[in-house]
Amino acid sequence: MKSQTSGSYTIVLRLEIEQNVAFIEIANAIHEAGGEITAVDIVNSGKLLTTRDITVSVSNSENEAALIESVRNVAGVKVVNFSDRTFLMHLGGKLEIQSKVPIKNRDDLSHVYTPGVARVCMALHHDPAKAYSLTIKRNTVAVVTDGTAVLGLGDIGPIASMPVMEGKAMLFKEMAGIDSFPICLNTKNTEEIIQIVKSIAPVFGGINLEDISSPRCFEIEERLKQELDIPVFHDDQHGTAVVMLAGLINALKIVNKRMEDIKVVFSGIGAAGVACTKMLMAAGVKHIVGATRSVGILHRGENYSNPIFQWYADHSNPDNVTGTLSDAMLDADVFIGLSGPNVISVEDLKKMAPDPIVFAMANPNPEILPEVAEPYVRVMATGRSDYPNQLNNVLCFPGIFRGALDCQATAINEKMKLAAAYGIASIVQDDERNEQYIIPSVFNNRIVEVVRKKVIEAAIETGVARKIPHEFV
Ligand SMILES: NC(=O)C1=CN([C@@H]2O[C@H](COP(=O)(O)OP(=O)(O)OC[C@H]3O[C@@H](n4cnc5c(N)ncnc54)[C@H](O)[C@@H]3O)[C@@H](O)[C@H]2O)C=CC1
Ligand SMILES: CC(=O)C(=O)O
Ligand SMILES: [Mg+2]
Repeated sequence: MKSQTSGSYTIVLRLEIEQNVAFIEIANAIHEAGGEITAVDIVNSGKLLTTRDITVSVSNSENEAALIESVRNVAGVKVVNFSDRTFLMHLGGKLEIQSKVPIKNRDDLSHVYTPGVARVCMALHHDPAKAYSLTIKRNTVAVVTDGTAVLGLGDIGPIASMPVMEGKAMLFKEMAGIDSFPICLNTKNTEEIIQIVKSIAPVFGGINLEDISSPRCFEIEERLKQELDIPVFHDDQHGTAVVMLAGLINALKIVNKRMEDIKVVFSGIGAAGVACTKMLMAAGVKHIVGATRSVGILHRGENYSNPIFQWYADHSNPDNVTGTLSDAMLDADVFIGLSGPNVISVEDLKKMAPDPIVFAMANPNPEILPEVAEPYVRVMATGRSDYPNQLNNVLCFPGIFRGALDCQATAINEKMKLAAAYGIASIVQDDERNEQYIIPSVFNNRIVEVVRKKVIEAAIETGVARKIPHEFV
C-alpha cells in the first residue's frame, strides 16, 4: 500500500547539483518534506555541475512548496525551475483532429470536397443508413456533459469540466480506437440538453453522457434513449455499475460469500450510487441500505422530496432501519462509496461483518484512504490509478462502445451491461485472484476485446444489433 502522496500530482524539479553533493542528501530532503521520488533523469553532466530532472509525487500544494524549500536548503543545490507535470500535459488541450486522406492537389480536393463530395451527399440523402459506411458516424461518440457533477468536484461548470471530458475522449481513442469529442454544454436545463443532444446526434454513432448530476441525469438519459436510435449511455451510472459488479464478483469469491446473502451499504445516492444499486439487485443482492449526508439512511415512512430517494427507500432497506451512515455500517459485508471524501472512519469499519469489502470509489478522494482502512478490511478498492484494485468506469466504457459501434447497436441494454461485467471479472483468473487483484488493470490489453465480444453477443441475443460482425455470423 502506498503512502499519502498521490500519483495524480507530480512535479518535476530541475536541479543544478555541485559535484561534491551526494544524491542521498537531496533524496532525504525530498523524503523528509513528504515527497516520493518516482524518476531521476540526467539532463547535463559537466565537471563542476550536474543538471538533473527529478520527478516527485506530492500530496498537495503546501507539500509542494515545503518540498521545494527543503531542496533549496541543501547546500550546493540550485532549483533551476519546477513544473507540475499534470499541467504540462494539459498545455493546449489533450486532443486534436486529423484527416485520414491527404489533400495534395486539385484532383484530391475535387474528390474529398466539391464537386465530388456532392455525389456522396446525395447517396446519403437517398439512404441515410449509409452514414455508417460513408461518414465518421460509425466510429464516433459524443462525450456530453453540463459540468454539474464532475468527478467528486461537483458543479464546476462546462469549461472546468473540459479536462475530464478531453480525458474521456482520449481514453476512447487510446483504448478502443474510437473517435470522440467533448461537448460541454453551457446549460443545466434538462429539456435544453435533450434537444441539443438530439440535434447533434446525426454525426455520432453513440452518446456517452458524463458527469451530469442526479436526478436530472436520469430523465435526460431515459428521454434520449427513447428518442434516439443510437446507444445513449450515462457512464457514471452504467459504466461505474458494470465495473463495480465485476469487482464484487471477484471480491466475493475471495471471502467466500454469495450475492444473495450479503448486506451492502451505499454512501451517495446519486447517478452512480443508484445505478450500482440497480445492478446489484439485478445480480441477486437482496439486502441493500443507502445513506446520504443530507437525510441519513433512506427508509420507508419518510416522504422525500427527491423522487430518487423515495424510489430508493421503497426498494431497499428490508429491515427498515433508520439513522446515519455510520449506523448502517453495522454487520455490513460490503461498503460502496460513491459520494465524497472521508465519509467513513475506522470505527465504522470495525462495525462491519467479518472479512469486510470496501469499495471507496469517490474521485479524486475516496470515502476512506486505503492506508487508513487496510488493517480493518479484507478487500479494498478505490477509483484511483495509484492504489491496487482500481474500480473505475474506464474499464468499461471503451469496450462497451467498441462492441455497440461494431454491431451498430440501437441501445446498450441490461443484458449487454451484465455481460460486460462478467466479462471484465473473468479476465482475473482463479489462480491470479487475491485481495490486491480483484479487477484487471486498466492497461490489461484483453479488456476491450473481451468486453466488445460479450457486448456484441448480448446485443445480437437481445435483438438490438443492426449489423452482425463477420466473426459472429
Ligand atoms: N470510480 C468510478 O468509476 C466513479 C466514481 N464516481 C464518483 O462517485 C461520486 C458521485 O458521483 P455521481 O453519482 O456521478 O454524482 P451525483 O452528483 O449524481 O451524486 C453525488 C452523491 O454523493 C453525495 N455526496 C457528494 N459529496 C459528498 C460528500 N462530500 N459527502 C457525502 N456525500 C456526498 C451527494 O449527496 C449525492 O448523493 C463522485 O465522487 C464521483 O467521482 C462516479 C462515477 C464513476
Ligand atoms: C470516473 C468518473 O467518471 C467519475 O469519477 O466521475
Ligand atoms: Mg464521471
